[in-house]
Amino acid sequence: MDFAKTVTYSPAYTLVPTYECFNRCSYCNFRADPGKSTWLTLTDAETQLRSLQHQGVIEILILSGEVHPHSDQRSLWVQHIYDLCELALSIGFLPHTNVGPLSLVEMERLKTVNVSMGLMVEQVTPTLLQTVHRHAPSKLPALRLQQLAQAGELQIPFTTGLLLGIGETEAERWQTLEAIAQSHQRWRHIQEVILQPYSPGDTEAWAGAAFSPQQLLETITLARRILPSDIVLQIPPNLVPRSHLSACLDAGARDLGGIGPHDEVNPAYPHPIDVELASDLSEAGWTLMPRLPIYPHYDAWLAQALKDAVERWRERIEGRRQKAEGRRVFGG
Ligand SMILES: O=c1nc2n(C[C@H](O)[C@H](O)[C@H](O)CO)c3cc(O)ccc3cc-2c(=O)[nH]1
Ligand SMILES: C[C@H]1O[C@@H](n2cnc3c(N)ncnc32)[C@H](O)[C@@H]1O
Ligand code: MET
Ligand code: SF4
Repeated sequence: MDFAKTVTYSPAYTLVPTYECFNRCSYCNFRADPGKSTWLTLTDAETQLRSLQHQGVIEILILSGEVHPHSDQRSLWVQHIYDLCELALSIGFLPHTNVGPLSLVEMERLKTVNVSMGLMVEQVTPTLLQTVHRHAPSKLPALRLQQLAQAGELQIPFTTGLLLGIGETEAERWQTLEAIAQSHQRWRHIQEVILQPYSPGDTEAWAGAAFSPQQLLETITLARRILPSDIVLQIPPNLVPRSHLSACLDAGARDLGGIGPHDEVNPAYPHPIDVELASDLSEAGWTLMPRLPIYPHYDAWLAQALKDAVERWRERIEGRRQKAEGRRVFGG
């Protein structure tokens, strides 16, 4: 019998179509000014992706700076994201796109080349538009919530979350969690909620204090009380001190998100290597298991070609899981 508690992660690699962004979130260490960052070419993307084959990577996270909705570059940018997703699929990976707010037509189109998509609500607090989001029109709370509704209407398995420690109060965190819970109650499409502790980096304008691990624990407990039980809570293991990781799991987090060679958003915080993470966690009684970027109960929402690709990965991952089980049972 296996009584081990399990925590999941997604073996992932991040492609960045462009760092250029018309927003200037003052906590961001990722963005470049519009026109100052070249776009990732399909040739370079293909070279990167081919080198990842047979390395255990499953998910390709497409993470981008944002091109203004009225820019004459906008449709080129969306087409480029589409092409990158299609390329990743053709090489055998499963794309998950998080590139900021999308129009209904844009989102509907990207649904055909993604197994899931995501967008952080950040916080619903309107006063942040006078502080960290003063120059970030795409962080308007109503716009971000409308994106959750749109994804629900389109039946897209969705990842969202809160950025913690950007000037919100505890009551405002509660409001953000309530808003996500309400959207999920209507469409049942939120597969996971990321609780992302703000972590200072080297290039941002703001340089606030890191969100404390103690407050993160309290937020996990709060989130577990507010969110429906079918939503998985995700925490990034590179932004949580090792000493607090198992307490986060005890409080209700069950997923560690995409783990890859480089965290593009928080480059100052390298991801722990999965084998080291697994051994740390096993000391605390937790088994680390890989997962796909789409949770099984959403497979029915996919078009046939995507469903087939996911099915192939489910079989492979089940094989890996059984091998790991065998090693534990037989000590091999
Ligand atoms: O490595 C990272 N992965 C991030 N991911 C990846 C995420 O952990 C996985 O792509 C999902 O769990 C799907 O498997 C995000 C995905 C989203 O949909 C929204 C926000 C994020 C944020 C990050 C991030 O800051 N760093
Ligand atoms: C992709 C996601 O990364 C998060 N993000 C952006 N900057 C930071 C930072 N300094 N620390 C932690 N998370 C950050 C935001 O929540 C964004 O939506
Ligand atoms: N620009 C997008 C957003 O903020 C995704 C990347 S953030 C580094 O939602
Ligand atoms: S967090 Fe996203 S939207 Fe904000 S500046 Fe960075 S890339 Fe742009």
